Amino acid sequence: MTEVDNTALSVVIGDGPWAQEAGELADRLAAEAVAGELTAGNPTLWGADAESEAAVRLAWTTLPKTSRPLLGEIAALRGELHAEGVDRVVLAGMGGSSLAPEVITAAAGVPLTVLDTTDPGQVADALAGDLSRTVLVVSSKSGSTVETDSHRRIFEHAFEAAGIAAASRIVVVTDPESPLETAARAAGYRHVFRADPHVGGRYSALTAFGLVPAGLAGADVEKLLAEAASAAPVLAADERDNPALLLAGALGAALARGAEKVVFADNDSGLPGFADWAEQLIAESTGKDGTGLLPVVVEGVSAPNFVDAGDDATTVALGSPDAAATVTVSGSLGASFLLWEYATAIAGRLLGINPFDQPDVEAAKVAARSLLDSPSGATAPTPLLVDGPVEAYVTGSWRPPEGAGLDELIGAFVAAVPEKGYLSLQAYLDREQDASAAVLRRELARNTGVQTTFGWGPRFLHSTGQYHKGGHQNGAFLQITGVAEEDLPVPGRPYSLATLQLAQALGDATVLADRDRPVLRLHLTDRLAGIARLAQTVQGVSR
Ligand SMILES: O=P(O)(O)OC[C@H]1O[C@H](O)[C@H](O)[C@@H](O)[C@@H]1O
Repeated sequence: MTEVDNTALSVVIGDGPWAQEAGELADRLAAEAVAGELTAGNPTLWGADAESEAAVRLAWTTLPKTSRPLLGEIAALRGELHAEGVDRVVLAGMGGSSLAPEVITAAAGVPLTVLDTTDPGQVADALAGDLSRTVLVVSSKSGSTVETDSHRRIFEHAFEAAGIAAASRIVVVTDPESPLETAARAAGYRHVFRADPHVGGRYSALTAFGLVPAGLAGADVEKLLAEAASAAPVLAADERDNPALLLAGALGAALARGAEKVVFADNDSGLPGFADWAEQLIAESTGKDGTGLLPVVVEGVSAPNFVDAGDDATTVALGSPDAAATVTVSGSLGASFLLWEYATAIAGRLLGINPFDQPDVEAAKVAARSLLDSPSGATAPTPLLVDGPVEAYVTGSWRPPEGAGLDELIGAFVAAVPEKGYLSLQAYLDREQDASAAVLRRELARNTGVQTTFGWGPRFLHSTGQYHKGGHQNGAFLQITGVAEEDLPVPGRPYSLATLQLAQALGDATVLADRDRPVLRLHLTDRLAGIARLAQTVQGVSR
């Protein structure tokens, strides 16, 4: 057993040759002074190709100190808003602009409504809250993300329609001089927080992107920075007992042995949703150039894919140890953010990739945009089959057997997953109202033994989307879309949310099919009945 423990953090890995290799890698990283060089901002650690990007992406190591001036600004704004009776916080932001505040507020037990969806019903539910008490935080590093821009337009319109001065209720977090900053200044929005442009989205938990929405919602963000500050010297140390070096060594050694999946299970960590944050960090940072680590987030340590993980997977328990876990990681939230950032960036060096770019994310955005620009392209073709509330469509070259019914279709699709590949379930639905769709992951994993990921679309496009297109090409992609009972127009844009949502699903399907991956789309003409039908069908699927 190799163990690194200090007051803030603990990383424990199991026994055996793999663990020995992980320890040797940690020793090598310490000898190469990688942690110290990273903390000092050395951009050459990932090779010449990554150097120019790394040069403007390393400011996150010092955030526990450099973010402190934000605390007063956030507290002052919260105080002003509360004095006006505004105490409900809605956050519009995708990927790195919402995953951290979601975890911070969940851990603190304070409410935050997160909009990282194009589902009209889910957005309508957020609009149905008490607008007279609502502030909308619009977070986007680039300032040009279509989902976030749509939410801003919809809320601005809704505030005005409710007789509320929209500008006084919109707070922006963005990089200096982004299109969003320009729009915010022009409209006179309440407050613009300029984020540190030398930190990438998925490393931005301790910047304004994490702190502003969480702090406005009432989380103790000063404590969060203090937790990170207490871990910072440990993580910067070029010593074998630096937990980030051991964790990076473990990930690197596992991948070298063919364990390309990292299966995460929460085990009383006290940090609900942390794995969803780590999922984006790891998938987008490493999933490129045909390699990488695929995070598989499961329901708990007794879930399928964790208890029965094969040699293509490393099991990570967050919180307490478990017999089925090969790695156990625990620590405070602030320290954990920094630990995983260090470990992922350093694992990137071991993998020989640039952990700061996301070269394949754009392709799906371009495909969705072109469908929106030529609406006829977004018209659904004739379904392959109709089974009650479920219609099936395929994109690309994969085809089920002629005349297959729904059960046979799903069975054939699962059979198309290559040996040691994975199945990716992607639900472009309402993650509140259609939450039961998530149960399909566990059932498919249990019945097939195939490593199975689950993501809400389009949220996952900003998380595991990079890996699916850029990482190991051994996935099969099962999309679930659904009829929208109500739709919402996007003010000032020629499309509605439902049109955008479908274009995102179809656009990503095209990009995956272009990479020769099997893609099946199941469209629910009645969402609840459709989910129930699928739940019943997957019971009979095996492999
Ligand atoms: O913050 P934004 O610029 O709106 O970007 C939101 C997300 O967009 C893209 O999908 C990137 O791949 C993510 O890393 C990023 O977090």
